[in-house]
Amino acid sequence: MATLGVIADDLTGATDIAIALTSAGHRTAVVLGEGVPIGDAAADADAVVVALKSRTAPVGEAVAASLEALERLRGAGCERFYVKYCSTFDSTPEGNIGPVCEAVLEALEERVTVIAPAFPANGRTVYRGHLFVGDDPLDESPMRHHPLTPMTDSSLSRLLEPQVSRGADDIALVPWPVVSRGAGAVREAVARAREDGARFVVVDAVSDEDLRVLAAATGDLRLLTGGSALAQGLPGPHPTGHRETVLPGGPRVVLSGSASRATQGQVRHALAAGSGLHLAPAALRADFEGSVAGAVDAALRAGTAPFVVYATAAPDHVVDTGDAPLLEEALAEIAVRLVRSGVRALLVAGGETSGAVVGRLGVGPLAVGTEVDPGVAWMLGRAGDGGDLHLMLKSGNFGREDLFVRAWEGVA
Ligand SMILES: Nc1ncnc2c1ncn2[C@@H]1O[C@H](COP(=O)(O)OP(=O)(O)O)[C@@H](O)[C@H]1O
Ligand SMILES: O=C(O)[C@@H](O)C(=O)COP(=O)(O)O
Repeated sequence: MATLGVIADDLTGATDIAIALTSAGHRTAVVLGEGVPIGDAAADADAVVVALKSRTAPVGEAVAASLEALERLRGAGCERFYVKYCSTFDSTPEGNIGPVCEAVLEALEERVTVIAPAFPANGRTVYRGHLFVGDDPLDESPMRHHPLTPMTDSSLSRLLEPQVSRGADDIALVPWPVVSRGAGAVREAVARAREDGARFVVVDAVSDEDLRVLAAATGDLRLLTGGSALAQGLPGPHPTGHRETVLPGGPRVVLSGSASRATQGQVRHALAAGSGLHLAPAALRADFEGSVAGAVDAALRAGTAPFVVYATAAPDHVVDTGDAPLLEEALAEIAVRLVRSGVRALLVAGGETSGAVVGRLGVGPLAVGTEVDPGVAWMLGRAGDGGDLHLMLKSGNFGREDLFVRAWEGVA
């Protein structure tokens, strides 16, 4: 029976935290979508992650979906909860991180939680309440130009303030000098912040060790919130739940809808090692069926070098976000046809893109397999026909440059 329930605001975020929990010794199931019964997925899992597509939804919808997920997790027996958002705090002045955390906290009748997006292995650290991406403050990183959630400040308190109902009074900071003194000091600081009336306590973390301290200090909180790395400090009952992935033979297809800088490098690298096809919105509008059929045909004939179907041509490519649904629909349709043709492993790049592809594939709960880069692993689910389907769902900014080539090696 699962005891830990996670509400994740997108699909790649859900697999990211499932990897962390699995490494920490939790048998973890990822349940996909809103309203999908948790059912058997919880029976032999210690943790259940509900993957929503709520990051950029209207605030009311995101809150409603998160509360509905909370009720499902409580119904499945979960007693402790975790709201997983992006390690780059992807949100707008309206939300959705603040409103979702506040609604879940209130539904649980709890008085305080922590705000911990840091993911040091991927370069996301928090110091003096400011979020860094590698060497840059968040607002000087490529996230400044994100089409949907441009991050124009690095102060987590300032970002959160307009998102929570009581504003600045609701937010406190536990700075790194306190974290460096260990779990006791952090526990006391969080308790003090709570007595002073704050419900959301931003906690600095520049290393995995800081996050382990934070996890140890917050064992009495029923709700944690953050990126995935804090979850590495939550010990589960098993040494490790990872099931090593053995990929079937067949084409090595990458479906990339991600416009992120890391993905751009990975696409270029994979094109140099294999081949691929650019999916242009104009071509899809002119002949959707022909474009999709051509991509499927070329992918099936590509042999065992990676074949990349990609939406964005270059890092400085100007993206018209109005074309996103068309591209998502095309990539999802290509995925469905490939699986129907017998393809049993697919690598999908991009959070929104992964949500669209997996939604159309109708895949059931996902289990964590081999981790290939921090936060990126092969997942195992069941295709619509009942057969195994291996999926790697990659966050836009995760993974080294050779990921689209390396992902298939050593596990085939
Ligand atoms: N050339 C393009 N024109 C318009 N939209 C695009 C283009 N390339 C990608 N997109 C869209 O941008 C979005 C990227 O989001 P996502 O898949 O979450 O990637 P990431 O994880 O990198 O943010 C998707 O909806 C995708 O369809
Ligand atoms: O925490 C993270 O950075 C990831 O788990 C994540 O949520 C990334 O989102 P996308 O870049 O939109 O895939």
